[in-house]
Amino acid sequence: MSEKGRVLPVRKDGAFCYSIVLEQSFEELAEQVCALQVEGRKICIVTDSQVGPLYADQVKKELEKVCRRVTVYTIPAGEAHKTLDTVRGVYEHLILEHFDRKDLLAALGGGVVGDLTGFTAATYLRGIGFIQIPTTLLSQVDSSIGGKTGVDFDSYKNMVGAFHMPRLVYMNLSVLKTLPERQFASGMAEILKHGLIKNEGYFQWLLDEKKAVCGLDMDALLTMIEESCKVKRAVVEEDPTEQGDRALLNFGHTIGHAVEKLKNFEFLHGECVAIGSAAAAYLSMRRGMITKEELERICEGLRIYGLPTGTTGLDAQAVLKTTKSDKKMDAGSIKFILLRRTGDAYVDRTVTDEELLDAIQWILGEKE
Ligand SMILES: NC(=O)c1ccc[n+]([C@@H]2O[C@H](COP(=O)([O-])OP(=O)(O)OC[C@H]3O[C@@H](n4cnc5c(N)ncnc54)[C@H](O)[C@@H]3O)[C@@H](O)[C@H]2O)c1
Ligand SMILES: O=C(O)C(=O)C[C@@H](O)[C@H](O)[C@H](O)COP(=O)(O)O
Ligand SMILES: [Zn+2]
Repeated sequence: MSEKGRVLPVRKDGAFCYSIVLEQSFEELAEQVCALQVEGRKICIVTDSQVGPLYADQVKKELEKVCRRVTVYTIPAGEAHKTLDTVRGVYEHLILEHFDRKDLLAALGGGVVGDLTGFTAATYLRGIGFIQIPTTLLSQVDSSIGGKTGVDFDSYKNMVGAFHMPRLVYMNLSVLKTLPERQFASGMAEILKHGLIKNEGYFQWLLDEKKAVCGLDMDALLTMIEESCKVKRAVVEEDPTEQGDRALLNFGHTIGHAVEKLKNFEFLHGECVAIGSAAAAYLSMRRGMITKEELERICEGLRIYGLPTGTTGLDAQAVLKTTKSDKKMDAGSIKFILLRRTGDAYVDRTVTDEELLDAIQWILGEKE
């Protein structure tokens, strides 16, 4: 491990499952992969059309130090390609290259590549191993950890998927230097979510350190990414397959996923999570759990990081209908994540259609 790196072990059912490695280059990747005992195995790097040209060669060179053969399969970038059709292309490549059960996949990219590659690994030959090499802020703090894999189906978010744990999560923080600003902000939505659901002090730190974070100060980034990985790790260790409190990570997502679908993926995932977070905070205020001032502080926190807290051009009834078609229905009632207070979220099953509509109209600017 290099001087500046960090390793966070993740446990499942009490036993070591995989490591989350935070580094500032790809130089330690070969050593980390070697520890997985993959000598003699093939590995396919799945990447996208924007990340591949930037980082696939470096990663391939590292993996060639430890694997028998390294192939690269490139998918088109963007949420619109997180589909079964794209998975089919990866299967075809693996069959052509004679990948067997002990060979591996490596997801090099953001959450789209990570979710899709993880799902391919979960289903090819009934399941092979995969590693996550996340390159967006969002994928480093959220999607690469916890084994939720899947694809969208008819624009319904993550409708087809599986829980399949990675064997390693290796992130090189310096790749954030090439990440477009809007994508960086999208990742901040999930990071702010971590503060809102679990740690008020962390949320305040994010408000205070905005300049250092957005200036890509490496110490600030390392502190923030490590803290967020720890929040996510704690939740997924406790409840790996979302039988209970893992649903807290869905704060902002219930309405957020509906906006994402209805806007035809024109908005980024984090932008929709920000809008959904504002709606969930508004509902928490409406129920008297947080004050109006606290609601404003939360929305301001989202806005200073360049995130939206509302939108226009959608029909409130359509948002309500789509919200109820996300995966969060449970025996006819909706699982909705509310704030008891900032830094303390809970799963509520009593939110009514009237309350949902009220919050939706609020984010659509149809009421004060
Ligand atoms: N599995 C989970 O637990 C989980 C958690 C959160 C989000 N998600 C999913 O993740 C997806 C969103 O992921 P995302 O925000 O990473 O989007 P993304 O994967 O679409 O990546 C965003 C864009 O940035 C580009 N990019 C990536 N890294 C780059 C870099 N270092 N430099 C320059 N360009 C780079 C990509 O090519 C892409 O165009 C959504 O599908 C969401 O549903 C999953
Ligand atoms: O890891 C989780 O659990 C999450 O909910 C993290 C979310 O940020 C992520 O967007 C996840 O993919 C949403 O899950 P879904 O089951 O609602 O599709
Ligand atoms: Zn998310």
